[in-house]
Amino acid sequence: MTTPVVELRDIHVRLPVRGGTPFRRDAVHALTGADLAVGRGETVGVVGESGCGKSTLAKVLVGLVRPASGTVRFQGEDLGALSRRERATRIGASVGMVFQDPATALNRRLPVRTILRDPLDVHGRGAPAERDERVRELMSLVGLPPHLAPALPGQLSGGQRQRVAIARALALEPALLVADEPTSALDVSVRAQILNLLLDLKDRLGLAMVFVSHDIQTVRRMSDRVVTMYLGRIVEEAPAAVVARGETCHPYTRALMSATPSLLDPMEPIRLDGPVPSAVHPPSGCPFRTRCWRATDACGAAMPGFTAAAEPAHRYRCLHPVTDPSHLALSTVSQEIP
Ligand SMILES: Nc1ncnc2c1ncn2[C@@H]1O[C@H](COP(=O)(O)OP(=O)(O)OP(=O)(O)O)[C@@H](O)[C@H]1O
Repeated sequence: MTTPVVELRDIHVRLPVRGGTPFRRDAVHALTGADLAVGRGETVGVVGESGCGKSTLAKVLVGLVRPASGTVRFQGEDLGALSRRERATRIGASVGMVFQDPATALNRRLPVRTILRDPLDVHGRGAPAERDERVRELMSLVGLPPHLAPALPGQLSGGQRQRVAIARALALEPALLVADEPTSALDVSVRAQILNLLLDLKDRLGLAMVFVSHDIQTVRRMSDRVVTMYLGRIVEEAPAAVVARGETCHPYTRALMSATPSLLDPMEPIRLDGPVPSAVHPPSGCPFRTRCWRATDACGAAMPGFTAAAEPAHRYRCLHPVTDPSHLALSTVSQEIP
C-alpha cells in the first residue's frame, strides 16, 4: 500500500469541561483511540450525532487540536517529532480546511482577493504578480466570476462565500482537504452545488479529503469510505458501497441509516433508548450499549476490538453486529436520532 496522505494512530483528546473549577477539572473524552488513514485521491466520510467527536477529529487533522497521545503522520512524517512552529508550517501548507459557516470563517472586512492572497503571502508563495495570477486561478477553479474579486464577504451569497472559503483552503495546493459540515449553514438550494464542487475538485486535483457530517446519506454520496463515530470512538468503517446497500453491521450505524430512510427502503425506523451518555463519564465497555437494543451484559465489560466483515475494508466494533435486516424490527423506543 502507498503511504497515506495522513495517518492518525491511537489518538486521544481530552478537553477540559467548560466552567470547571481549579479543584475540579473534569475532562470530556472527545476522542478515544482514534485510528484513521486517508490515501491520495480518497475521500473518507465521518458521520455521527452531535458531540460524537467529528469536529475534534477534523481539528486534529488540521492541527487546531493537539492530541494528548497518539501519532499524526503526514505523508509518512511524524508531526510529533517537529517543533510547534515546524508543525504549524507543515500543516498550513499541506492541509486546507473548510468550516461549517463561511459567514464566520471569513474576515468580513477583507475583499475576496485579499482573503485568497493572504495564505500565499504568509507562506511566501511566488512573486507578487504570480500571487495575483494564482488568486484569479483559484476564483476560476471554484466557479467565482472575476468581478467578485473586490467584493466583501457580506456582499456575497452564502454559496459564493463557501466557494471563497474552499478557494482559500486550496490556495497552497494542499494534499488534504478537510470539510467539516460544509453545507449545513447554507440554503438547501445551494447545498448540492457545493457538494458537487467538492467532488469535482477532489477528482481534478487528486486531493485526499475528509468529509464530516451528521447526515449519513450525504457522507456516503461524497465518500469512498465511511467512518461512524460514537462518543469519541470510531465504531465502524465501511466502503460507501456497503453503506449504500444497507449492509453496515454496527447497530449505531444502522440507527443513523434508518434516520435517512431513502438509504434502505423499506425500513423500520430505529428509535434509540435514552439520551447520549455523558462524554465526561462515558459508560464502561461499549459506549453505545446504554442505547442499544442488542446489548447484553458482556457489552459492559470492555470495548470490543475491530472485527473484519466479509467485504474488504469493512470492520466494526460490536459483539452483536446486525447481519440480518429483519433484526431492525426488534428496535425499541423512546428517542429518535436528531
Ligand atoms: N472547546 C471545548 N471544550 C470542552 N469540550 C468541548 C470543546 N469542544 C468540544 N467539546 C466537547 O467534546 C465532545 C466532542 O465534540 P465535537 O465538537 O468534536 O463533536 P461533533 O461530533 O463535531 O459535534 P457537532 O456536530 O455538534 O459539532 C463533545 O462532548 C463536546 O461537548
